[in-house]
Amino acid sequence: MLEIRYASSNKDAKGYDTSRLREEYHIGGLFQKDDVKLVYSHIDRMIAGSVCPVEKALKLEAGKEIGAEYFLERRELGVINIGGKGIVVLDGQEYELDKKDGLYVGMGIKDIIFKSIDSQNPAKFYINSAPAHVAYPTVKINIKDANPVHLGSEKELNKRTIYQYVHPAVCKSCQLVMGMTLLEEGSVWNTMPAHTHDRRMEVYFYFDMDEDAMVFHMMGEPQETRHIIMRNEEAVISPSWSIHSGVGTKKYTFIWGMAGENQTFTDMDHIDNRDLL
Ligand SMILES: O=C[C@H](O)[C@@H](O)CC(=O)C(=O)O
Ligand SMILES: [Zn+2]
Repeated sequence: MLEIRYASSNKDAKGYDTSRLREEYHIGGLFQKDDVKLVYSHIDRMIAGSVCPVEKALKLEAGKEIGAEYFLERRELGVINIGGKGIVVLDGQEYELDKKDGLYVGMGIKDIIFKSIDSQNPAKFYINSAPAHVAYPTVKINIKDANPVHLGSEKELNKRTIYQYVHPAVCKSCQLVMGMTLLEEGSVWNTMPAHTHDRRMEVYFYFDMDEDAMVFHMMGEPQETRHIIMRNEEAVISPSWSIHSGVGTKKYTFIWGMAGENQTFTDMDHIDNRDLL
């Protein structure tokens, strides 16, 4: 249920071939029917994964890997539903999540259950979780409650809106920051011009893609770039030393989540396009 990924050094990553890059950073096999799939990255101890309840309800449980009595004993959680209508039950209280609805769940919630309303159109819960030290209130976040940041232009093929869901402008969290980026029709690039933020790691999750569509996800140090091919409903870990940017062959949407030293979204180190190698 919980797969461990250790942190990798920028010095080692330079020598990785395609399969090793994928082994370290790419996350596939998400959203298996009636299954919880989680990847525990040792980079900032971020957990990313999927909960896909179809016929039955699924519980989020703590394994030995996190050494706690229950999943959120010392963690916080961000959830965004990318499927049909679903319900998250937190210590008995129900939160209904439509497609693109999010939920911040604070530390200390013991019992976490995920359900679909219609098994013909099941909910698909994408989750990020980071270590926490304070119990902040649970908040449901509709895309209309999210903080929109408009970026890019048609000319640069990167016109998009970044919806900040779990972010200081919307709700309190210990370190988790999470949101969703929607591209305008015809725009194919995300996060280009690229940036790094050595203070925080990031995980990108690409979805709403046709089966034959691809996103070439750009990663690596700015002068040592690589790509990882992403298909629908796949995620990729971005170490803090790495750029994270993608270009799609067809339309796509993605969810990003960060954890680390701070929550200052605007402190990224921008890279001039002329400096990438
Ligand atoms: O640090 C921030 C993250 O990389 C994303 O918010 C960027 C993003 O979604 C985009 O530019 O499209
Ligand atoms: Zn970033």
